[in-house]
Amino acid sequence: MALVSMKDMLVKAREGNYAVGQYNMNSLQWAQATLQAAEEERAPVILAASDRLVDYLGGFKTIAAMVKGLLEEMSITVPVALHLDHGMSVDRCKKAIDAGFTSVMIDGSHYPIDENIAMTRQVVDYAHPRQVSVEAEVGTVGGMEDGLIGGIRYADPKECLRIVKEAEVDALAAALGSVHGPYQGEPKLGYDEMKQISELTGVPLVLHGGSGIPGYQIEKAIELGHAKINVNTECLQAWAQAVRQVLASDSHVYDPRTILAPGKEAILATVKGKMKEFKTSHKA
Ligand SMILES: O=C(O)C[C@@H](O)[C@H](O)C(=O)COP(=O)(O)O
Ligand SMILES: [Zn+2]
Repeated sequence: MALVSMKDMLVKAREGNYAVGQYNMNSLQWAQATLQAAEEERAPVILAASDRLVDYLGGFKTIAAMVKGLLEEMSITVPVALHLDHGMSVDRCKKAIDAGFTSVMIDGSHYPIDENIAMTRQVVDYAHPRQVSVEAEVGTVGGMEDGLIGGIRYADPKECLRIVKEAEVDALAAALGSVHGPYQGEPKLGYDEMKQISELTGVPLVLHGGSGIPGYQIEKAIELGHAKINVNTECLQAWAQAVRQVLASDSHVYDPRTILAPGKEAILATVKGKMKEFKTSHKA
């Protein structure tokens, strides 16, 4: 199946009370494990490259070619969107689209709202005629963003409504207490604001910092309008633990395949677990 935008996936997920997972790629193995999980679970999936890792992964064209190649070689039949996560500029979003990405996030959350809306609108004007979906962000997710450690800043409902109406985005990341990377204690998400923003804007909401959130909170976030949940840290942790175990148990091992294969299995198991938890399994 060819790559698709995430628009239909997210509309269906919001209506069906489940969420599509976004899984970030950190190498070829992540893409392979995530696609395998999606096919085995019969789940729609969003494969993402975070803009901060695009050069590390070989650039936009390499990423798009790799994912398209895997869809064919692995005979993937479920819907897959290739998404630019935390796009740093209008220009970089356009580059991703030109290379074959079917979805982009323009992260203008660090700019004043008028600038955020203006840059998001420019991306939408380029993306929509090309059938590419667009995600915007309002407020600040805690932890690491764009390589900078920051505090949480709750999304303002009026700003959320403005960006949805004025820029016509397909999905909105409204920061409401979530954190990138590991949480210190229980996550404290703003459910009242979530309900308000979801009802006010009517667009599918996106939960960044989806790792480490207990199941009952995930369920509530989905119920209150989240149709996309981003997961990276839990896959990274599972991969690192598996690879560390191989290296610790055999000091002579040197074949990368022997060292890394358990890492891929760990990603596969983690992604399949999330697909079940987000109720995406059997929704393809
Ligand atoms: O690490 C990145 O650059 C991508 C993440 O920001 C992703 O968008 C995300 O929100 C995942 O959060 P995590 O599960 O807490 O790593
Ligand atoms: Zn994020």
